Amino acid sequence: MDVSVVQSGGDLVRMISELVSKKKGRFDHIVIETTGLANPAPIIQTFYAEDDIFNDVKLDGVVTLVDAKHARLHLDEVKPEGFVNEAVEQIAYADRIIVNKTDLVGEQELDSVMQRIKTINSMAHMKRTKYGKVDLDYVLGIGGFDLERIENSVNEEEKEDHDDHHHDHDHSHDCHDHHKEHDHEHGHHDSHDHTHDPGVSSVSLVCEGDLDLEKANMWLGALLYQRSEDIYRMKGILSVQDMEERFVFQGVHEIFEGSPDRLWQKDETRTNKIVFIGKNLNREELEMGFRACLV
Ligand SMILES: Nc1nc2c(ncn2[C@@H]2O[C@H](COP(=O)(O)OP(=O)(O)OP(=O)(O)O)[C@@H](O)[C@H]2O)c(=O)[nH]1
Repeated sequence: MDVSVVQSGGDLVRMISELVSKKKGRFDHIVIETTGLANPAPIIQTFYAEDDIFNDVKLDGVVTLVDAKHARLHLDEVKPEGFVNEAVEQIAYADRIIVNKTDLVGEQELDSVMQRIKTINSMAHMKRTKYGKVDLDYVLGIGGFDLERIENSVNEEEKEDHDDHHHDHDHSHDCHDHHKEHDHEHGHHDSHDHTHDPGVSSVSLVCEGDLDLEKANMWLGALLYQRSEDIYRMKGILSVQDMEERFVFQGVHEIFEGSPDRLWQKDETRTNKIVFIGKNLNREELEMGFRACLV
C-alpha cells in the first residue's frame, strides 16, 4: 500500500493536485495531517468545493487523536467571544476518535473524558489506545462521508470498543434524545450537567413513522438555510411516505448529499434516525421540527 502524508496549512489543493497529476494511480491513500490545532472544516469543505481534485480524490474520513491525560483541560478551556475551541472542533468533525495515553489516567478519569467526547460527537467511533496502536484499517477506508455507510454512524448501538466495560442503552423507538438517557446512566461517573453547555454537542433523534416528503424537504432546507454555520455535521436515515427505499443523507455545514438507499425490509420497522453535531443545538426545537414532518 502506498500512502502519502501531506501537511495542511499550506496550499492543500495545490499539493493534492500535484500528487494526483504526477503520481496518478500510484497511491491508495493520502493522509492529511493538520498543523497544530487546526479546524478541520475548511479542509473538509475543500473536497467538495474544488473541481480540480473532486474527480480524482475522495474524502474518506476525519481521525482525531485525543491525549487522555490532557484533553479535559483543552476541552474545558473557555475561549474569548468569537473564538472557537479547536480541541472541541477537532472532536466534533471526527469519524474516528482515538483516545490515547490511556495508561496515564485512571479508569474514572478515562470514562469521564470519553463521556465528554461523546456529548460533543455521538456519531464517531471511539477507541482507547496506548502509544496510538490501532489497526491500519481503523484509520484508512473509513467511508465517513459515504451515503452507503450512514448506518454505521447513526445506529444506536455502542460505537466504542469495550473490552472491559459495558454500557446499556435504551432502544425504545419513540422520538427521544439519546444523550439524556446516556447522561442519566452515567450520572454516577460524571456529575457535570451537559445541558448547561451551550457549545458544541450532538443531538440524536430516533423516531418511527413516515415523513411527508414535502414537509421534510422544507424543514431540512430551512434548517440548512438558517443554521448551516452552526450545524457541523449531520447524518440520517429517513422513512418517507410511499417510498420503498430508505432515504439517506449526510451534510457538512451548507453541503448536503442525499439519495435513496436500499429497500426497507418487510420485517423491518421504518425508523427515522438523525444525528446532528453542532453549536447551540436545541434538542426540543429539532425534535419538534422533525415531528411536524411526520405523516
Ligand atoms: N505513556 C505514554 N506515552 C505516550 C503514549 N503515546 C505517546 N507517548 C509519548 O508521548 C510523547 C509525546 O508524544 P505525542 O504527545 O504523541 O507528541 P506528538 O503529538 O507527536 O507531538 P507534536 O506532533 O509535536 O504535537 C512521546 O515521548 C511518546 O512516546 C502513550 O500511550 N502512553
